[in-house]
Amino acid sequence: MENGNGNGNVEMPGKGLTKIQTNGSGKKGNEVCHDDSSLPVKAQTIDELHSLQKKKSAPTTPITELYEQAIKYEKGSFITSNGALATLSGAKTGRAPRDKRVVKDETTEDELWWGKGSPNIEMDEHTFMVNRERAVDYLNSLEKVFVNDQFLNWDPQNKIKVRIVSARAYHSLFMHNMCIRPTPEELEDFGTPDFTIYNAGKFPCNRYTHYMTSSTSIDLNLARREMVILGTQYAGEMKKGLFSVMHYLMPKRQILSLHSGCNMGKDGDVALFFGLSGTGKTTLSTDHNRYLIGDDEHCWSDNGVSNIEGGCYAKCIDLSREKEPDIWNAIKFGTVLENVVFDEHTREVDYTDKSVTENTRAAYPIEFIPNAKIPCVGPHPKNVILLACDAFGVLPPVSKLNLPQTMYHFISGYTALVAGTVDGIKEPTATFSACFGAAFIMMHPTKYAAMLAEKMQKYGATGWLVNTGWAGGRYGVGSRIKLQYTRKIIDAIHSGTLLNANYKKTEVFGLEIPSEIEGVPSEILDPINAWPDKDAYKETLLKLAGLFKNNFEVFTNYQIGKDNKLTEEIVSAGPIF
Ligand SMILES: Nc1ncnc2c1ncn2[C@@H]1O[C@H](COP(=O)(O)OP(=O)(O)OP(=O)(O)O)[C@@H](O)[C@H]1O
Ligand SMILES: O=C([O-])CC(=O)C(=O)O
Ligand SMILES: [Ca+2]
Ligand SMILES: [Mn+2]
Repeated sequence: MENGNGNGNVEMPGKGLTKIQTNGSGKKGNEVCHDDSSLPVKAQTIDELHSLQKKKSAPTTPITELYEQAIKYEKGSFITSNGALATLSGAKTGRAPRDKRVVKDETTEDELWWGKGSPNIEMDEHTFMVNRERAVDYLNSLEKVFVNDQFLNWDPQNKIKVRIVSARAYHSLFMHNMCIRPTPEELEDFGTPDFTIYNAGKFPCNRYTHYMTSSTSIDLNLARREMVILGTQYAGEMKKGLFSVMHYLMPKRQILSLHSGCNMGKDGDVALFFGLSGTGKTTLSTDHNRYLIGDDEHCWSDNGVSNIEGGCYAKCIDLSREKEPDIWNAIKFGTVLENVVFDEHTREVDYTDKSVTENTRAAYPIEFIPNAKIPCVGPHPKNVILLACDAFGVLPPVSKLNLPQTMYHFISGYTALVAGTVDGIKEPTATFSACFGAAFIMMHPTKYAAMLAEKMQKYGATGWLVNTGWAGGRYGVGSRIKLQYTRKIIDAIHSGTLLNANYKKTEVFGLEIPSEIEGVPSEILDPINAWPDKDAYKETLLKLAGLFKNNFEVFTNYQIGKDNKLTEEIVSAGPIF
């Protein structure tokens, strides 16, 4: 087993090539170098000579080696003109939530959320072991496997040690970028990992195994603290698999885990950005005027916020230097570029090309963003921004929420999926995903919601709903709100000016909308203005309200927090019609 973190490559002097005597053996005529004007080399053999080329170093960042391995052995791996490693993730270009399995045992049966709406589809311990053996046997059959020993969570008191065993250099570089990279000293003392992933990549599970419904399986065993991946090479499964683990481990310590981006202003004001895939967490938390704490996964503890990861995973579709300069510049040597299309000669990437998938991605270490805050921790959040990409085009670009409304929208987790992050979804449709990440939570959504309400109340955070989706009619009729306008809206939230603006309440959803924001045309602030057909607007608004109501039905029977008062307030904070 060779370590992807770089302790591999043991030189074997004397093997392979014919020995050539060099200087020092004393025998004249056999020396490599006859020219007395230059100093002789110290090597005795050609192999030794070669071994001198590479200085011994602590096993940390073997990026060059991973590039070489990927390019040599993994079809579809190339260096693009910006220096990034372009890779293909194979048949899967998004996660496969239907193929996720969680071992149900005596403990998890009571602790986890099972059944309707839950992302946790059960499997038994025995079947887990069958799949584990299959993955391990496959990995052992390979000439080389990659091992990453890394950390999750920048909060020093709640750091988790993870080991990732994988078959591809691409996977090793991806996780190297996405997890927190240990220092050589930390790696030296790494010890036993708290959690291990065995990623067999393309090697499938056996479809005739109990609980399996396809040849892909992503299996989580909390008791063994292990995950097995079979039949998918989409690297996001590892990233989000570990996120699920954090959604189990952290709340047990009274720490809230969040599917959110996070940044901090020069004055130390922290904002969280919640939202489902493609709603703008990465794009909006990567802000040249603010410090980036993280783009996707965070913890909120009594000490403040901390990023779970050590890297970012940005969507690349239609990426432009002008609109997203920091992400553009982060795509350089060391970055993994997934499933992008590039010019065969110049190796220049065409970010508009969706030939392979719409879910093209770049994975880079967080320090590739110039104003990243390292270590990635910050004080308690001041603003909690809920992002929705409303394909119906009826939600206002921004509204101020009271606490019950914030909880209502957090539990609802609404968006209209636009791109194909989740396997098979290509056209936009309304999606409700509890806590803006139902695919990753392990316990009932109300558990996380109660923790969020408590923290927001305790630290006085303000909630906002920002629609980064359509205006002037639904998808196909209107168009997506300009990123430039959304950025101005977010600026006004950060600066505090929006908190004191004039507001009016909308019909049905009862959202407080401002009358003006600097840099944003006032007429777009109330979505009805953008619809030429007012009846169609009202009809669509009521349709969406109905979808919200249906979705929320399952939550009305659950108590959120310590008493029923909060639950009642939350339920009545939804649309009224
Ligand atoms: N008004 C807008 N606000 C935010 N993003 C926009 C807007 N208009 C277009 N976009 C595009 O939408 C995409 C938002 O994707 P982003 O990577 O930020 O998603 P995400 O919330 O981080 O999702 P994931 O959890 O899958 O990483 C980007 O490609 C961005 O350029
Ligand atoms: O998981 C992925 O592949 C991408 C992501 O961040 C999400 O879906 O939230
Ligand atoms: Ca993201
Ligand atoms: Mn995400």
